[in-house]
Amino acid sequence: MGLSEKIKEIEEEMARTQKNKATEYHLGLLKAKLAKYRSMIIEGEKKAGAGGKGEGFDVEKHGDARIAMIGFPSVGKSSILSHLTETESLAANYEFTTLTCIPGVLRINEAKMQLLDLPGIIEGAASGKGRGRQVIAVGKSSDLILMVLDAQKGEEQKEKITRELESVGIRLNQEKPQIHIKVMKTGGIIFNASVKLTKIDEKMVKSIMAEYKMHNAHVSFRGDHDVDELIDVIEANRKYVKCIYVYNKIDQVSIEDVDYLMKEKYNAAISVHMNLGCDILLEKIWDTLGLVRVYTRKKGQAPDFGDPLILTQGRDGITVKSAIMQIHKGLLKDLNYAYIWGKSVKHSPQKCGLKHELCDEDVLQIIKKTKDAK
Ligand SMILES: Nc1nc2c(ncn2[C@@H]2O[C@H](COP(=O)(O)OP(=O)(O)OP(=O)(O)O)[C@@H](O)[C@H]2O)c(=O)[nH]1
Ligand SMILES: [K+]
Ligand SMILES: [Mg+2]
Repeated sequence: MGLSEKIKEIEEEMARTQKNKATEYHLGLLKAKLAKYRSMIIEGEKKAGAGGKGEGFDVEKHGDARIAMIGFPSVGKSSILSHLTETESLAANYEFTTLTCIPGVLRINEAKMQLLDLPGIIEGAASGKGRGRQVIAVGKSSDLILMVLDAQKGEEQKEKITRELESVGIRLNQEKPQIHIKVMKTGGIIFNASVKLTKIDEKMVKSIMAEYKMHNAHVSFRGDHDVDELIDVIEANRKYVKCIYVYNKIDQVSIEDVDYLMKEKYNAAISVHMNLGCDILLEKIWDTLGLVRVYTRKKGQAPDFGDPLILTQGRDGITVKSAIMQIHKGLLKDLNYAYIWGKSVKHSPQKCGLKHELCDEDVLQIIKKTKDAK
């Protein structure tokens, strides 16, 4: 039996199995098996080179962030690109008008982002239908996915595309689970949790670990996570990507429907044809990406408000260090302290060190160790 048949068999068994206390452990194990087979398929393809050149569309990353538009055919992705950027992408009322990846430059505040128009995807995209795999690979490489949906069929489309993305390890708007696994040589599974767990217990954790043939490890939960999240951490190849659900063509639905759609934090409701909701969409993109503008100034001069540094969230947040790294790595060793004006400080200006966290629109002045002769 091939991997895809095995996957199908497990999916069918899961669908047949009623969810209750008695079947909980069995279902958990089925989930782990499913995840293992899916990873084997992805790995196999990588090795066979099936992904190879097909990974993405050979469009280089540019700008301060990469945003990919993913959706069914004819939901209006190309129309959005042409509307929001200076790039024109052909839009037409037949499916699969767009056959490749078309980049445009989206300007929000002073940032330049790369907005990617992509071919439409359909159910089965993840397992190779159409250009699905390539499209999904671009999604994986992005800082933000705009899942473009037809407002009239939004929920159905959203569910299908989410499932496709999930099946290849993309997690939308989720935080990485706070589960730590340290593999040991001996000692069995040592389990601890710093919070009360309501969705999983020690027995389940141990059986999932056994399914993965991990018999000696420290497993610690620092959040109330479930089986799926444990599997995600074990698989260790998940990609956590932000997503905004863009419901286009709201000119074709009722105002009540639009109001309802707009309630969700990650939703945007727009009509390209009637130029509705696009400003709100741009605001949401900005907020979701969490970019920070930092204006630099030189001693005795006004800050340069035209050309800020655009900083993206790194592991340690956005700090004076990240700002200096972006100007010039070499400056790090010369830094005495930085003067900061803005929301991140109590008094402006304030002397700050490298670890100080910056806010959007702060002003920064670098004071070097030795006095500049100039
Ligand atoms: N009513 C309405 N139609 C729209 C809107 N935006 C786009 N369309 C129409 O929807 C059709 C498909 O638009 P495209 O931009 O080609 O859609 P796409 O998602 O790029 O399609 P593919 O490239 O084939 O996947 C075109 O006929 C557009 O004119 C809108 O806001 N309202
Ligand atoms: K189209
Ligand atoms: Mg298109």
